[in-house]
Amino acid sequence: MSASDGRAPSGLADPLEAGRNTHDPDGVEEALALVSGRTLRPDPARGPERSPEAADGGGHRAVSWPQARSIAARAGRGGPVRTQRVALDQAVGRVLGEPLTALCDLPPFDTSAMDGWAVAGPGPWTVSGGDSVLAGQSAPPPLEDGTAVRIATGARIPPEATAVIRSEHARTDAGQRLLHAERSVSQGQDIRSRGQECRLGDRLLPAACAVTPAVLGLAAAAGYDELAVVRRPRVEVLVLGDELLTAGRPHDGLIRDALGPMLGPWLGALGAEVVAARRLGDDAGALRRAVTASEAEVIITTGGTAAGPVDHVHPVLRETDATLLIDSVAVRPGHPMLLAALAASGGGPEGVSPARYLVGLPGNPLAAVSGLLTLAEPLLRGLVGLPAPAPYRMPVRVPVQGHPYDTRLVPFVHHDDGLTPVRYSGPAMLRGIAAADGLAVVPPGGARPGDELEVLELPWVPGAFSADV
Ligand SMILES: Nc1nc2c(c(=O)[nH]1)N[C@H]1C(S)=C(S)[C@@H](COP(=O)(O)OP(=O)(O)OC[C@H]3O[C@@H](n4cnc5c(N)ncnc54)[C@H](O)[C@@H]3O)O[C@H]1N2
Ligand code: MOO
Repeated sequence: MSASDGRAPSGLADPLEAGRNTHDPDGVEEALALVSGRTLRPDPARGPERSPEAADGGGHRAVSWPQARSIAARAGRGGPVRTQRVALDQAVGRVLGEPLTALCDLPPFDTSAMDGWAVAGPGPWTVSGGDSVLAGQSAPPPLEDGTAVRIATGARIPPEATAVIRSEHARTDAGQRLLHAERSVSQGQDIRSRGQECRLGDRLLPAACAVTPAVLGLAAAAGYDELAVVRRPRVEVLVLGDELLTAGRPHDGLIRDALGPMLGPWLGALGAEVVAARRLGDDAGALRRAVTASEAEVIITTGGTAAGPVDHVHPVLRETDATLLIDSVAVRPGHPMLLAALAASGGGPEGVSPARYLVGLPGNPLAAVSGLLTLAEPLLRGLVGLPAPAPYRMPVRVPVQGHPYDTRLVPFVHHDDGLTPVRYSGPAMLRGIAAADGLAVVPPGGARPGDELEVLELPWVPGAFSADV
């Protein structure tokens, strides 16, 4: 989606032509606010400084944003990839669990590439009195030297035919008895020979490719009724927070749950099977029971990651003997995000106990999106055996303020000459991301116009689920 061309005085896009700016509508100051008293503008020549939180040993164990992504991806790749067979019409969007191997030659027989005449030997040719050779018919009789027969595109080439002449390149004489070519005819012209595209047993695609509509078409052409695809990781979403409403307008200090409606389809687009989405309130016991009883391979929690009076995620992970693989990430927004390996449950559908993980997303909605793309996306990608996509970068059109120590993820829209950050992208806002094309990865210290930034596509942007995603 592209935003309007209206530009805010700050140089940030104003995608939805919202009301005038009040204090910090873009949330930049808020996103950077937790930088204990240091300057927000380090000397770029010195490169990123170390976070005072990381340096002082004060309980912060933040890993860098690239490290967090690779730890999450490694965790996902840790176990075996499990496959299942599904009918072709159920396979789109899944990931190939085995290489796609041709079950037949393609084309399966010598085929006419054009409507016209099949001819044998040099012309002119005597026109055969028999019927035309049509697509879908079984083997036609051999063609005698010096004769021609009408043929349709896709029909089997009669044995002994040496070429096909397009109807517009030949004429018959008045009695319709003799066929003359109006151009020179070369041996084999307009004949698609058997096996030209592939031979039985050829590897058409490797495993771990996304099944796109084109892959479905290829698989059907090559003889498949079903495909072996990777099982989707089962994911359970637990939405925490007593303040959340599931319907109606906010009132009396209560707000709508913005994450429940967003996460199910988003996780689906990332390849997960969302088996349950539940709201638990701020109840440590309910969270502990839900985590212990869940049979999902991945639990996603929202909220409760910080150290407030009702933030129960850390205590419950401690009580349930989980191992924290990541306990906060040097990224804004979303730094309190976490990834834990859970103790094994009773077993998966085949009686095997797959590894189980919990991704703790911060409650602020854009911080939750940041956690989704930083931790859940590489974890899920690893679980289905997809390699990391090659990072791609685009120039930014305007200066983007950086955090002095942490990476920033900034929603942007594409313009012909580069990326423009959108407004209303504070940690608690979804207005910016809802109008955005993706998130730009802004390194510590920020970016100047023309700097190339890594781009995180949103999974519903056309092209984001290509074969190497
Ligand atoms: N003293 C400090 N306080 C906070 C810090 C900090 O470093 N020191 N970090 C802030 C940051 S940054 C974030 S992010 C949040 C993370 O907090 P939690 O993960 O514990 O999230 P909650 O406190 O439960 O909620 C935060 C915020 O988000 C709203 N929320 C929660 N769930 C939803 C939902 N499903 N839909 C819409 N909005 C939701 C919630 O009402 C709060 O406003 O901590 C900061 N505090
Ligand atoms: O700002 Mo918090 O950065 O993670 O929402």
